[in-house]
Amino acid sequence: MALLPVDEALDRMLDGVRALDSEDVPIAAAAGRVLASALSARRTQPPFDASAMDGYAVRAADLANPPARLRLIGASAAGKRYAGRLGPGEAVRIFTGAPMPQGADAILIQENAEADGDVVEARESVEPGRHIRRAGLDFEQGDVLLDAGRVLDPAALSLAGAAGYGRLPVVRRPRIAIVATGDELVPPGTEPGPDQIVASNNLSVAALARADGAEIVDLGIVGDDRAAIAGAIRAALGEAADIIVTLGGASVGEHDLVREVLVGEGMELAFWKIAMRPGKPLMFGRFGGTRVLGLPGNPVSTFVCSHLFLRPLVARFSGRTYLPELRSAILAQPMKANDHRQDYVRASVISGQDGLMASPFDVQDSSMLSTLAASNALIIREPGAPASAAGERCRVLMLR
Ligand SMILES: Nc1nc2c(c(=O)[nH]1)N[C@H]1C(S)=C(S)[C@@H](COP(=O)(O)OP(=O)(O)OC[C@H]3O[C@@H](n4cnc5c(N)ncnc54)[C@H](O)[C@@H]3O)O[C@H]1N2
Ligand code: MOO
Repeated sequence: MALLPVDEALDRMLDGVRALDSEDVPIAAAAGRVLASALSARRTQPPFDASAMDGYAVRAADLANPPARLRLIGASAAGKRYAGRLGPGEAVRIFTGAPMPQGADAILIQENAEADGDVVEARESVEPGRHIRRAGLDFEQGDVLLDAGRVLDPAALSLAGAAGYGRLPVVRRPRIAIVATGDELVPPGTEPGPDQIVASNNLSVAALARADGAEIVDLGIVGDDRAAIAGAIRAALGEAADIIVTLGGASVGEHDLVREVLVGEGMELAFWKIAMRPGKPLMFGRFGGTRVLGLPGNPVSTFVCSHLFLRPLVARFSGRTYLPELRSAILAQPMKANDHRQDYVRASVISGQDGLMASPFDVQDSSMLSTLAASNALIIREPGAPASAAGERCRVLMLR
């Protein structure tokens, strides 16, 4: 089977994937969620003309030739307006956010005034309208404030609250079931037996997907055994997973049973084997609406494939757009010509005088988590890219 180019694999994976259903959640619990429908303002903000400063509400005409003496007739505070009307020669003490009294057309800030009992002396003139926030300056009832697909970041959340919402319609979190396969694996924190290692991939996949807003059902480890793998797949389907991620067993060895078992359980295989390094044996398929990502077991392959495939899939199910953080950097070291696979090279990227500088790590074995943890970026080498000299530009995918 010919290897599938990365972009084509991505297109095919996302084909037909749409935002999940909407659910209503209390606004305080909606941080980081994705809006399922556009939000329009339920109220006008500010709801009244308001003072933007602490000082005195005045009629600008009274202050045309400063100094001017005004008679203090009351106060307007945020939350308690002055009920009366201001006439010629009068002033009302006012505070930031308080409603403008009727008859006033400007604010004299208190730094430019001297108060003594019920007399205020204005030392400066003011323009009509000065320091007044007009009703509706921020938004008017009915204005569309946030679009569907908007991530409820702190500013968006605060805006939705100010606009009158106590609950928000958000896209349901995608549910991801993770199944690790391999006789050699034991859970983190337990002592491996002879010939065994710790299953570390569940941790990176779960952490990445959770940070992207997914809900994780970690089904742990199953051995290289058809019945055990089939049981875990049934359990994942029983959990109503939107995405099943299998780890390991994706390649061609006798113990690589995952694809065969999935197909035996009724999965429609969409593609297998991508023109990329690491991650060549990646597999994708479907059980109806449930998508299956079969990730290669090498820890770096799992990680790179999660970045390149799982993140966009989670985003698409969540109703938002995924924008990988791609940058241009200058190579700090030469790089060899590439073969036919798109290469993702672990690298350290730092800010230099002429922009970002990328240093690839010398050893790129796809089992090595130590270099992965030391990397903050992947240099992307196109299939067939010629050798590059130090100082040439390269494209990097930032990881953190
Ligand atoms: N003859 C060939 N051999 C291999 C090929 C190939 O094309 N022809 N591809 C290689 C590539 S590339 C990769 S990547 C690996 C992927 O193989 P599998 O997906 O079948 O992964 P496993 O064999 O199960 O494991 C590989 C490696 O990773 C460790 N592993 C597995 N799961 C976990 C986990 N959850 N946490 C930590 N480490 C894990 C496992 O112990 C192995 O060391 O195949 C190459 N071989
Ligand atoms: O492509 Mo495999 O993913 O390196 O070691």
